[in-house]
Amino acid sequence: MGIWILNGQVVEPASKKMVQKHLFIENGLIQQMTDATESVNTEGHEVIEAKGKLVSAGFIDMHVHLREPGFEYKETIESGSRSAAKGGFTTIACMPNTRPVTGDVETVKYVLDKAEQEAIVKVLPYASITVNELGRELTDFQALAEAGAIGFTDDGVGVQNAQMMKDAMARAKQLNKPVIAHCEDDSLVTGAAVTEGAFARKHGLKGIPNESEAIHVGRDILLAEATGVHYHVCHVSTEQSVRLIRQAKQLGIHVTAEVCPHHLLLSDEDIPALDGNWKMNPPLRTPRDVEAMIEALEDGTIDMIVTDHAPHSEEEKAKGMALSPFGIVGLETAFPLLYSKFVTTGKWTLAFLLEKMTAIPAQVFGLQTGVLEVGKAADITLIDLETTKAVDPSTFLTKGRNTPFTGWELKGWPTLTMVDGNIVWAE
Ligand SMILES: NC(=O)N[C@@H](CC(=O)O)C(=O)O
Ligand SMILES: [Zn+2]
Repeated sequence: MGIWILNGQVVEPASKKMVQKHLFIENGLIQQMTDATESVNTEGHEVIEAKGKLVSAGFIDMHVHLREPGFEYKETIESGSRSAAKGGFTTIACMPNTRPVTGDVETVKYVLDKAEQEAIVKVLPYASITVNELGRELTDFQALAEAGAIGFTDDGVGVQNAQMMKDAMARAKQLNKPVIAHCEDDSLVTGAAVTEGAFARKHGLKGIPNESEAIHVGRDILLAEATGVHYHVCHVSTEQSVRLIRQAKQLGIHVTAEVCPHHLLLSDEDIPALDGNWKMNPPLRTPRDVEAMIEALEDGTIDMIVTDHAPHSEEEKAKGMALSPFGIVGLETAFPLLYSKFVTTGKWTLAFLLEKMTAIPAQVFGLQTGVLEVGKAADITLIDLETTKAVDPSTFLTKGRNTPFTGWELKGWPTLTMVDGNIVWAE
């Protein structure tokens, strides 16, 4: 038995126009896409009526913290994957800052086994660059790649030593794997929780300077040029980083970059109080940086959108701005936020937003998904573009409740998610 998705709105890749289509799915693949004016024989198949809904390739998020093993009270592979499905994501890449750190073959295999048994979306693990993310000794890249790691990152911390980063890039290049960098120079970060800017001044707080991110971006671009590796910059947040990435791309250096919804939508001036739900790393920057993020995404300097979904417990986040851990959840609000704030306002086309969350991440990381095309895996998301609903953390499937977007009235809520032709989540 196959599945017919009837009368959905599909954005055509070539024309970028919305067209009404019927999709037929069988054996995990998209078998047919026909114009909705044509009549189709659905006999013997399951039918999903998608009239008025957007039918998109499932979203891809290349920066997610699933917390397992070790921090199951914050999130598990199972709960994180359910949160992803509810947010319309069908593929997520998970960060290695677990306990133990995902930096040995056994832990990579553990993550993959757990994902196989319990995840309802596709989970792609990254492995750490250094043992325990301590920056002292490289991990065994070849063994980790053979075990299934899709790239290398010490996300959560920057690799402080330039020679260590250069060696990592040289090894990754040999294996044809990317290095994904959390850019942060510890000598410029002094225990601060917010950016240097208006909020820090108002509260008499030390700030995290923009250079602490950009100095690593600059260093790593030079190292990527020297080694030829694919270098991907995590959660870009500063005007200076954008400037460096733009120049590197012009020079033909193999650099790609990602930005998070919160860095496109919020600045330090929006932070209402010393509240842990507004604390993440990198921090919310100045309005000028936010403008630079939007412009960089628009001109292609930044390639894709990721959530940096970083769940923490309510107890941890209740410790406030100074003492709570960095991070906010993101999987269940990403699309509605960006659709409501950039597409319904006419600033972006729907096609533009979708490609930053589907086709481009797939292309950059060589994934066989991210497009609605006959013959491709049926990783599909249906979205209601009309109904307005407020962000309500009590309805989240993630274990995290740590979001600054509570109460935001948004449109663009996913209603059904399919992975390899199986309905994994529906409203
Ligand atoms: N982004 C965050 O604020 N926190 C992340 C780490 C990271 O992505 O740097 C986390 O693991 O909690
Ligand atoms: Zn990070």
